[in-house]
Amino acid sequence: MDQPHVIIFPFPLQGHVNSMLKLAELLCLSGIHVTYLVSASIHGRLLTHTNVQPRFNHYPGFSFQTLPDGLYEGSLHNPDGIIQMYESLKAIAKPFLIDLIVSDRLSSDARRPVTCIIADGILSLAIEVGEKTGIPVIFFRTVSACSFWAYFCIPELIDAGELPFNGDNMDEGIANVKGMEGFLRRRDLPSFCRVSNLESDDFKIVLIETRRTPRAQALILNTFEDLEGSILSHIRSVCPKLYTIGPLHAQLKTSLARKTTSSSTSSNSLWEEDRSCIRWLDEQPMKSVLYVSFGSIAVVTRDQLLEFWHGLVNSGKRFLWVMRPDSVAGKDGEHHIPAELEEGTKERGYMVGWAPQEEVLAHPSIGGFLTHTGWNSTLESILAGVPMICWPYFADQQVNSRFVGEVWNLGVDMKDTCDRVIVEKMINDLMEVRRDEFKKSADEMSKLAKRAVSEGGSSSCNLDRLIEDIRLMNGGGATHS
Ligand SMILES: O=c1ccn([C@@H]2O[C@H](COP(=O)(O)OP(=O)(O)O[C@H]3O[C@H](CO)[C@@H](O)[C@H](O)[C@H]3O)[C@@H](O)[C@H]2O)c(=O)[nH]1
Ligand SMILES: C[C@H]1CC[C@@H]2C(C(=O)O)=CO[C@@H](O)[C@@H]21
Repeated sequence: MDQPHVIIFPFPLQGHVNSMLKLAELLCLSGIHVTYLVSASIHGRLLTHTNVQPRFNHYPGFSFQTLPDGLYEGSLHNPDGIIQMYESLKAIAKPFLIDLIVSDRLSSDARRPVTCIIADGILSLAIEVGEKTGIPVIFFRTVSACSFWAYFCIPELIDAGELPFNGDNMDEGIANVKGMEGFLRRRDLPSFCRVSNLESDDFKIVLIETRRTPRAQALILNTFEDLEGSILSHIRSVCPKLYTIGPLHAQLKTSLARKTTSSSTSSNSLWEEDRSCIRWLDEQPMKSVLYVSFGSIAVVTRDQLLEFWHGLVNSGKRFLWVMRPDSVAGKDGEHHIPAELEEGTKERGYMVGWAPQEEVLAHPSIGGFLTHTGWNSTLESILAGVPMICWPYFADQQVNSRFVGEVWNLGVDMKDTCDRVIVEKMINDLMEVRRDEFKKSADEMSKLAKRAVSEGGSSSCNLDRLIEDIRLMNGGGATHS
């Protein structure tokens, strides 16, 4: 009964739900009570496609809480979708969350009233909920430190006249993101910066949400000091209470191994995982397969699909490709697939609608990852020591891919191109020509990631510190208004 009680509130998207549910499980492992707030549709998909139910049954202090109906359910890869999502969150989630806390519906004989809110760092509405209810708010921004910092510096870019820019010279250097001088170009800024009008709503939303971060009591990032230390020191100048606790998927594995006998995986997939690809991988030679996945939001045009497909087949390498059912724009099933692509895929390829990605990346047959550099995918690749070909789609991904290619030397960045000849060349560079060079840096970074989450490592100590600080929060007592 004396355990703290935390509400965890992710932005309703796979990449956010995934890492925040991992944090929820880590807090549960230390005895903290957790209410995890999601839409009914995400809750339903988790129940259908994962083992969350039996997994969380081990933690009597855990419960899901669903939001009322009416949240925007459409796609989020366009400005309109993002704007609609924010409007619906403000209209529905904010009053619901205030009422949930003020009415004290979540407490029981076994659970205290809410003592802390851990909200997605892109949901600053939680600050207002905290102000109304007196409950302290911690932000968890689920993107990289480098992309967070690039977002945060947007006002400085505007003041210095570096934003807005027209699309003519995308290789022009950017001078006003501290710590990234010398390698950051226009094309590497978060995709929201590619606007000619600074009044555009999606640009303003991410800018405002990011600049509100210091209003939270603390900030959690899913990263580790050895990976992003130099950028983290800049972030600490505006958010001094910063917990770097990643890679979270590795942290959770380590904690589960230490504290339980469970060996089950912690899948948080919103799609059905097709495990047949693991059997296919079992039959392939070591490090011979390129894994291809663009995460949960990215959509490719039919032309882009064909460029990737030709590049993959022409490279002569084996590939495992995740093609979500909704990932090709305007797909109507009637388009003709060239015979050479069908043939090349039959010989050396395998396609699934959704894969058990963490397990795929850890498979000995995987030698490279063609990725959109969503932050979870990037961290999963880093932990597994798998070099990357980056094809960033939107948001933070443009910054992540620059760091993968230019700062960490973990692969190549092919942003803003989609041409079969380039795809083929990048694959050959990654899997053959520069393979040893990339493998060496990938192995080194993987070791550092594992060290960060092991006992005494920076992320492990920071997680302990976060848990201690949550224990010191007694809630504020609701200011019933
Ligand atoms: O077949 C698949 C494909 C993906 N995944 C998982 O899905 C997650 C995808 O997350 P991420 O790589 O971060 O990509 P998005 O789903 O695109 O994530 C969104 O959220 C991230 C975190 O905020 C941002 O970094 C991204 O830019 C944003 O698009 C990862 O954990 C993958 O392991 C699977 O399990 N199976
Ligand atoms: C839909 C996008 C708005 C911003 C979010 C984000 C972030 O910066 O936190 C990254 O990509 C998307 O998941 C979100």
